[in-house]
Amino acid sequence: MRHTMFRDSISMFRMLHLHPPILCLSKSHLFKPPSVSLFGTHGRSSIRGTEILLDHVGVSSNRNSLYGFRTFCTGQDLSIKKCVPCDLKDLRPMTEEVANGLLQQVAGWNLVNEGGVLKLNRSMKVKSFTKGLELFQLIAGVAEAEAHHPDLHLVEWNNITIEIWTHAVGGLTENDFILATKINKLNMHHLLRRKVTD
Ligand SMILES: C[C@H](O)[C@H](O)[C@H]1CNC2=NC(N)=NC(=O)C2=N1
Repeated sequence: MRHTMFRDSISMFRMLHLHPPILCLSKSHLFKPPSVSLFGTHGRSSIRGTEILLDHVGVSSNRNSLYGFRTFCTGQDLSIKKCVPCDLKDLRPMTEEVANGLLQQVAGWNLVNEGGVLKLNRSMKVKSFTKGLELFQLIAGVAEAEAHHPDLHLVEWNNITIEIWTHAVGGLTENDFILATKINKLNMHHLLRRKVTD
């Protein structure tokens, strides 16, 4: 008898009546798929099904955390992701190595280690004090939409520093990179001081 072969992973998902995931899946999605249950009638997870999903989304293996995929995913466009709630029990801070990898995706941001707590920060000069407050308003819109909030500093009238980290875990999670990406996408050029060479 001829076996049906999956031409690619998309065909495989279709055969299994699954929607191929386009976003990084959170654990809750994995354990409660919307279209089909990968689990038995008693709610036990099918390792095979979970493996398929994990494999498809290209989940990083962070052996230090129980659910590494909650904390970060790689190879995905951060700007189309949403922050997950920070109070989840399985949320873990990422390692410095992973953070350095993700840093490539957020231009202008630096990685800092403050007393063992990894944070992201970005500094910029604004045209005036009030333009600085305008920028804060723009950032506040993104932060509220994501329910993830940066520390905002405006010092000496026109120096802004944005600091992001996940307080709940005492370090960085993918949420911080998602927020940084979305802040970078804000139209803020009219608020920023042109680069001057002193
Ligand atoms: C319940 C809610 O998700 C948390 O209190 C959020 C709010 N915003 C947050 N923002 C940041 N940057 N870190 C957090 O840990 C955090 N926690």
